[in-house]
Amino acid sequence: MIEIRQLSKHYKNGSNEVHAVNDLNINIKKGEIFGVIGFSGAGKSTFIRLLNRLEEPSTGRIVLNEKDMTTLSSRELRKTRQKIGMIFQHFHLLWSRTVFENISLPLEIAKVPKRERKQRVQRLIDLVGLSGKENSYPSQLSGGQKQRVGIARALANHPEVLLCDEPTSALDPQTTDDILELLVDINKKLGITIVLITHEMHVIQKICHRVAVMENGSIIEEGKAKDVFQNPVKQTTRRFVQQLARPHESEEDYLSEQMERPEKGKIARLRFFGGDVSGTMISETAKTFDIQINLLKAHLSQDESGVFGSMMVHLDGTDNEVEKAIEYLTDSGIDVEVK
Ligand SMILES: Nc1ncnc2c1ncn2[C@@H]1O[C@H](COP(=O)(O)OP(=O)(O)OP(=O)(O)O)[C@@H](O)[C@H]1O
Repeated sequence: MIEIRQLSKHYKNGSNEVHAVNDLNINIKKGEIFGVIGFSGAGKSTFIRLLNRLEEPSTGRIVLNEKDMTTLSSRELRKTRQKIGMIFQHFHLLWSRTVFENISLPLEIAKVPKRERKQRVQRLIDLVGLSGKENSYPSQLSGGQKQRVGIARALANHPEVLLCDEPTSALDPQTTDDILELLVDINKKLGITIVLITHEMHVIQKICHRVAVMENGSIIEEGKAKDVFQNPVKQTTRRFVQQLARPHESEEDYLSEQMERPEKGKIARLRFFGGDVSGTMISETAKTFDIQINLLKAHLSQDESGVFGSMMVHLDGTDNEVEKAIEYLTDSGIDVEVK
């Protein structure tokens, strides 16, 4: 569907050359949700803007459905771009136009007749769950509703690919989940290929089939999202995987600081990164060794790729048994941090 070959973008910064994107080779399959994750400055924005030639590549090729994007004339490019929708972190809506008029804009540009335009816009409004908001202005909408307008507008010309530039970074956690669910729904209903960039592992975990981790303009790790979670090889990838356990850790740290040191045993945080590790590992460990495991606080979630999150526990037993239990848990793929 999208073949990216030896794609590079270099910027001249005075006498310096910045390699924002460096020799990327990626195949994105039709109908998949492909995520690119990286920290700030990794080159994600440059990468996604290269895909629809909002940036001109320094070298390399992007082949979309057997059409080489890099050699299209400006007329052909305008036409091909109609098949590539894009949504943005800050929505990029026109403030003087209503919801209906914002979504209608790409259809006006594509010279779709008025009657058809009206029908298509109304269908899109229903699809993204904005019925009743047709005549509202962007300033009257919540962040999530604004992004829904952005999504409807991006879908107006029946694109084959939807590019998502940090689509949920300006949204609260609940709205983020709602928008991600909408993207999955659109992917399933319309069979549209989605390419998404983000710095949030949660977004990748929630919706992406495959993921590439980007650093210094290069892909450092790539694979099925599930596999990359379970066996992160590179340090940067591990840091992203740890993000999943982070939100509650300060609460857990506070709890462990407030507690009196136990007379026997150790307080530890156990982090779960998915895979074959299940919650029953805890009771198994307690049965295998002469210890008790007392749960102090847990923030775990489970999806199809396993258990994620962390729990604070008191491993109660002799030093020797506690050490053996920690080794056993670690060997089972659980990260153990003794407090
Ligand atoms: N127009 C430009 N001119 C010069 N350097 C640029 C330009 N655009 C990006 N860069 C540089 O390219 C590198 C990659 O930037 P890019 O914005 O693609 O990263 P990013 O992963 O999207 O980061 P962020 O999430 O902070 O936007 C950075 O070092 C950046 O300073």
